[in-house]
Amino acid sequence: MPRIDIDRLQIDFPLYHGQSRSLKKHVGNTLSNLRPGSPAAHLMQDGRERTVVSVLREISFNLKSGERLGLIGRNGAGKTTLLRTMAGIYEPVGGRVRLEGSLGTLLDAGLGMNMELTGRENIRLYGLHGGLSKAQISQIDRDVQDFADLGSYVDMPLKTYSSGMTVRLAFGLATAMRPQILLMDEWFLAGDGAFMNKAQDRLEAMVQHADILVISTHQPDVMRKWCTRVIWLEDGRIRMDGTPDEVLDVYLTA
Ligand SMILES: Nc1ncnc2c1ncn2[C@@H]1O[C@H](COP(=O)(O)OP(=O)(O)OP(=O)(O)O)[C@@H](O)[C@H]1O
Repeated sequence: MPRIDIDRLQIDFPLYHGQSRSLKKHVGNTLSNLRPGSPAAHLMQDGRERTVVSVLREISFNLKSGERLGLIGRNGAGKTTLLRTMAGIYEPVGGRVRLEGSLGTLLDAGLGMNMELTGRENIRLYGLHGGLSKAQISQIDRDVQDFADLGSYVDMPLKTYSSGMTVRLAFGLATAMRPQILLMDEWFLAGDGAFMNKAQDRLEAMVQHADILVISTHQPDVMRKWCTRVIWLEDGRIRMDGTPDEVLDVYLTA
């Protein structure tokens, strides 16, 4: 059964090296003048004397099959960083992240795709990487081409694609694979009108199929429609964890 276990996760990003004394002094002075809660208040020194931005602290939760989690929080709260850490893009500085089950991500268009290869070659590569048979790859090839509507561009290198075309291909591929765990950043929901209408059905089918969904969004409607649970992140920590109604009622009036 797919599941996600996150235990006391901590993510820091190094900024300056310890040798840089004047920078350290500057940061120290700046820190002492900061109001609590402002983003740079999370600058700190790590054990190796580096200045780091502390982005996630003491994040712990478990997700089991059937749960659809929405992440909310103000800009810079740490939602994207949490999704990227779950996807294995960032290594935790502290704590543990464990995922069991096949993983699909809609985080960055182009992530995992080769810009030098054609759309068709990327589709094949994606299928091979996902361990699909030749017949399954042919099926995905047709399905993605149909959906992404790339026309003759399918045989052109990705580097010649517009950003909209790249999103369509990435979206088509990620939704074709039907993973057990789907991690999704909200900007995938922000396509042009025509694309969104087409994408909506496909996305909903996938969300219904994925055993576990984690989505970051600022749209309360999406949370109420798709999620069974919402975690509110504030300054890199969990402020509230509950049903969409419980959390959104407090969040939207805070
Ligand atoms: N590579 C990095 N180096 C330094 N700081 C970073 C890095 N990536 C993110 N941050 C900082 O971490 C904090 C959290 O960023 P993140 O993108 O996770 O927030 P978010 O909740 O997804 O915001 P938004 O709603 O604006 O997308 C921000 O203050 C951001 O500036």
